[in-house]
Amino acid sequence: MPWKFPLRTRFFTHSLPGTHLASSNSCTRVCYCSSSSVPVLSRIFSFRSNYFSIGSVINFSTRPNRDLPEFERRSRDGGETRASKSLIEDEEDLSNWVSDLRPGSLRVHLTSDDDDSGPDEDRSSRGRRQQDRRGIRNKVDSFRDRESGLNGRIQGKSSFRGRKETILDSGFRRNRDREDYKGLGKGRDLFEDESSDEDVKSLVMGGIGDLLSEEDEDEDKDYEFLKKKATSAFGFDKEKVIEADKATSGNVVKASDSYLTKTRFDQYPLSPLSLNALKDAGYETMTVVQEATLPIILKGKDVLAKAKTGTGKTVAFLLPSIEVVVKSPPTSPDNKRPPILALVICPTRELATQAATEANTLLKYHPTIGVQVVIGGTRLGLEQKRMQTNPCQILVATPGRLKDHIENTPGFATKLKGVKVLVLDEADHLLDMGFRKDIERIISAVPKERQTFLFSATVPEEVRQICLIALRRDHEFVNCVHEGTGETHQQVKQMHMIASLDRHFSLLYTLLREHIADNVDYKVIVFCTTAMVTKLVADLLGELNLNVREIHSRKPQSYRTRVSNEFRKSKGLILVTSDVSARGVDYPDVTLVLQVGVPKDREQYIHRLGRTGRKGKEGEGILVLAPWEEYFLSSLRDLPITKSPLPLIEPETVKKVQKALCHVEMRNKEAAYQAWLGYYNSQKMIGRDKDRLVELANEFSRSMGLDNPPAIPKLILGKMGLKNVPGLRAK
Ligand SMILES: Nc1ncnc2c1ncn2[C@@H]1O[C@H](COP(=O)(O)OP(=O)(O)OP(=O)(O)O)[C@@H](O)[C@H]1O
Repeated sequence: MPWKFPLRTRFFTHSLPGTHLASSNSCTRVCYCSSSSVPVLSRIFSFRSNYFSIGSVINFSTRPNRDLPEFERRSRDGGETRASKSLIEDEEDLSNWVSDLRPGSLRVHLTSDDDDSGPDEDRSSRGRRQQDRRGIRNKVDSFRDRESGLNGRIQGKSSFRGRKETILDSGFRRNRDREDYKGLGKGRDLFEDESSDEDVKSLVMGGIGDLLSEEDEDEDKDYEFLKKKATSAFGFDKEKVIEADKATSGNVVKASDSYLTKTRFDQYPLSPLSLNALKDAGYETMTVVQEATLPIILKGKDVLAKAKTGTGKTVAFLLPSIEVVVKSPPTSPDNKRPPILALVICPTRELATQAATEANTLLKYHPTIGVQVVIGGTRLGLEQKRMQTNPCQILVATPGRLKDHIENTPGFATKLKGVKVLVLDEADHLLDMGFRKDIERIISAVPKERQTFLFSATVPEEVRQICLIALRRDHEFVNCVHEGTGETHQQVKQMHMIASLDRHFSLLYTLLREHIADNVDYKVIVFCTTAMVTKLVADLLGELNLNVREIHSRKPQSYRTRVSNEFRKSKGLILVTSDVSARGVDYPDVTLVLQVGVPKDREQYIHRLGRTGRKGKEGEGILVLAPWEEYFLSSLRDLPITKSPLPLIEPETVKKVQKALCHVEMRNKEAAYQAWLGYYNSQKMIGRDKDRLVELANEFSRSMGLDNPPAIPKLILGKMGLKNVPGLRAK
């Protein structure tokens, strides 16, 4: 698809308040909701645009019962009584749970014919398996394809140059090859959504790490090219910004990092039933992003919104989506399958479930409007029945599973023809390479005549361009990120520590012990690089008698949901997790986010850190790197992260950790070693020198207490491009 720039663009200038300067033929507007800034876009579009400042300083209002477990809350609200069952026990519960949160909502219990052997599931699984078998036969081709498809920027560049854009189906992310990856993650949908098998993804991506690195040199050229092209396409080379208070309701408070405004929801023409639900939820005034986007959305415009983590983006897109549903004419009684009117796409199952829960909160007084969730890890047949039997005007989905339904659920594609609102939550992530093909497929399945909202805490420039595939030309970019502080919160103290790999486990233990000693109500998230490394670290910390839970892609969805709910309401708990918990998940009162090992990229660092300091609260973030990972810090230059000296690690602590490591199962260490190798192989800076990579992996192996690095199947070494690299043991 060739790039098309908006023909009409309106820009404003900071130096000339209130003056509309741009060309007369402009209509895309960029709104900045910070109080002093150079717009983020200015790096690529060297001009400034409409500049809105909507900071405020209002105390945060806590919502009654918000932190209670869902079942308990429902019970207290007078809904279905299941208080005795505080956690979800099984998959069927999980599926029904989300659609069932509202008091009085329909509850349909499904029977055992919904098991995996059901015909619907079979059809899609068989299809996939056949496809996958073909995939493995063609794996060499796939690597080649991947090489071409890997770098979104390169694709973007081609598009900019007006060439036909080719998006290659490499068969990697969506390979889902159960047989191919035997022993890695058998029997599950691999790459279903972001939370699918992370280790397999690392492993496969690792195989082309060297190819990726070859593209490095082109990056700067690409960037310069995009910048020039963008600037000339708009015909601007000066930055133009308007003072915020000229552009908003005058409701401007100068505090930089606050996110609540003085604007009440009832100042907008929202349905009284929605207003009642907002009140019940304790949402009195709007957050900055809500205030900035709602009026624009109510006018019928598309919006791309960037706002910091934990500042209420979910309500910002759900509320107007619900309004669209409310205003839609009721379907005739003979229409047994009313269309889906609002479609919300989230990158992970956790996030989709959470968004659906929030939607149910807002729909409390709209008994006829239903929300359903379709996510990987649950049975397709179960979801099909649920959508058939329950109201489903709003559908929240992960991309892979949604695509499955489009392809395999009878009548589903027709239902999507009713979509009036499309939301991409974590838009930058959904539109980057990993999900892009699925998203394009989904976009082609919904009507062109619709409103689209893209929300995220991070919107890198190159992804902004890709956003145009989803948005109308006259969309508005609402940027609530206060320039100068970066995308993170000022009230979150960020530190990094550099320690050799052999000290990481002892350091982690020391940091956790210190944090626990200082915080009675500690609530910590430890992010690890891959699912199997997560498992290893969780095992180790458990052996060290810390109160630990783990979430990663190797755990069944029902388990993940259960642990997630437990962590949400707990205090005095450590959650060790992979990136499945990096984006969007709203755990209240997290006191510390610890990231061990280099994050996938700058955006991932920001989203992981964003699990603390939510709703204006304080928090702390520590990034632990090995000396050879220090290069990553250059990508965080604009963030307030400081170097911290290492705490004293007592010899006793080292011994204790070593002893605990002896109790961790050998197979978990083996799996962690392999996953570690796969992950770092995929990191351009580390993976390009294979000899060095293997040296480091073996250092990691020794840090787990192993004398010899575990042997790795030849097939896997081949996939990683590591055949015959000295220091590796093949089997
Ligand atoms: N107007 C409001 N008043 C009070 N609380 C609110 C309001 N809107 C949202 N919240 C609460 O703020 C918290 C954070 O919201 P949400 O999870 O939507 O943040 P987010 O911006 O999407 O974060 P992330 O970028 O991490 O996904 C939630 O607990 C939500 O219930």
